[in-house]
Amino acid sequence: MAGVNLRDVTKKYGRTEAVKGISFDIADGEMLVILGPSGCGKTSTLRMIAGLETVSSGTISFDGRPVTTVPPARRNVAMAFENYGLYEHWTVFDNIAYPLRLRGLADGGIRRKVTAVAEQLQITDVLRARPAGLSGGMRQRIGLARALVRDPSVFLLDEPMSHVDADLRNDLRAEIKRIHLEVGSTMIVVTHDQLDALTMADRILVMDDGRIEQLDTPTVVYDTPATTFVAGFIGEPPMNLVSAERSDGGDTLTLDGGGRFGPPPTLLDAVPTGANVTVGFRPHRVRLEPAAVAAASGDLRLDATVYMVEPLGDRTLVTVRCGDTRMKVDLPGSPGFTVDQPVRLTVDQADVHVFDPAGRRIDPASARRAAAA
Ligand SMILES: Nc1ncnc2c1ncn2[C@@H]1O[C@H](COP(=O)(O)OP(=O)(O)OP(=O)(O)O)[C@@H](O)[C@H]1O
Repeated sequence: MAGVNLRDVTKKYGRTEAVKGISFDIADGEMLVILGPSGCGKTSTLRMIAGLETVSSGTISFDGRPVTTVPPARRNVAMAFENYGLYEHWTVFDNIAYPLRLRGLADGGIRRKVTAVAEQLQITDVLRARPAGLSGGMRQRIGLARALVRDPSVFLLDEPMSHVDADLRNDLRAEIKRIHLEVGSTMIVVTHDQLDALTMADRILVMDDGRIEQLDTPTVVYDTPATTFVAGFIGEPPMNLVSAERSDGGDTLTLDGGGRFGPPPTLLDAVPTGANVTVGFRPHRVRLEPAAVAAASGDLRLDATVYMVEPLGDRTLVTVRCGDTRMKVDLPGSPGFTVDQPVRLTVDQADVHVFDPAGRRIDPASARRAAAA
């Protein structure tokens, strides 16, 4: 096992700069999920760590040992792909044994290692079977066993769950997480699916356009997204993001469509008059009332009309329209709103995020410290 360190790593393909100088550290035994939209540079980053792609500039180290120019075979990384590339006409045992045979290990050693990994992943019963008739979850375990049998320092998985249906996806997430717990190796998983990241990661590295947007635990990334990109990418439905402006000398922010938000004074001080900022709040943090009876107080208030109501069984998703802006409200049960009904949204101060004109979250705590200094 090994920790992984990247320093100012870039990747250029001709004129395309796919990775734009990223630095991060992965602890030994950590499960890091690299998350981002198509084309953001996730796979390039993973392939550079594996040594399958050269680094245009910067350095990669394992446990402080530089590996930037070390060929893949000598990095001791294992990479498992989406379809796991199993040989259908071989037994499960032979599939798992394959990398050891390539290394020229003796039969006795191969048997010992395959048996040990099979026990660890609980697939001993199927060692004599062929992969073809086995379930998706079992095939995944076999693919992972074949990677693990080499005792890799780092274990890399590229989109391990694309092209599987939603039911199986839930199972496979739990499987991968369980396997990580059991084997304790450093794992890096690439995905474009925010739920994969939230459910599996020790920490999530969110990328966009070749850069790191945020690297932190799922809880921190969800509760305090560093940028509007992260806020809009994580959460289902994602955070509502509304343009807002601080009017001249005023102590409130005016939202597009006419709503108002009164931020704490320290945060307000960090918003220049006339600056275009973005106000964000999660759909399940909103209180919604018919406009006619609106009584609830809240630091953010917004009058809107109901655009659509979508019952989801135990909860209801209400889309509201305020000027040209649409927002989602996630309510428990069946609250009985109807299309075109006038409503009032209210949100508590603690549940409202403000992002500066560059899209970076203004942290109320550091704004407070700056004000005190
Ligand atoms: N071999 C290549 N030659 C030229 N351009 C490439 C190559 N590989 C990737 N790119 C480009 O680099 C950028 C980042 O690609 P990369 O595959 O790393 O992103 P990604 O986030 O993994 O996307 P996806 O999920 O679609 O694979 C994209 O613009 C892509 O078109």
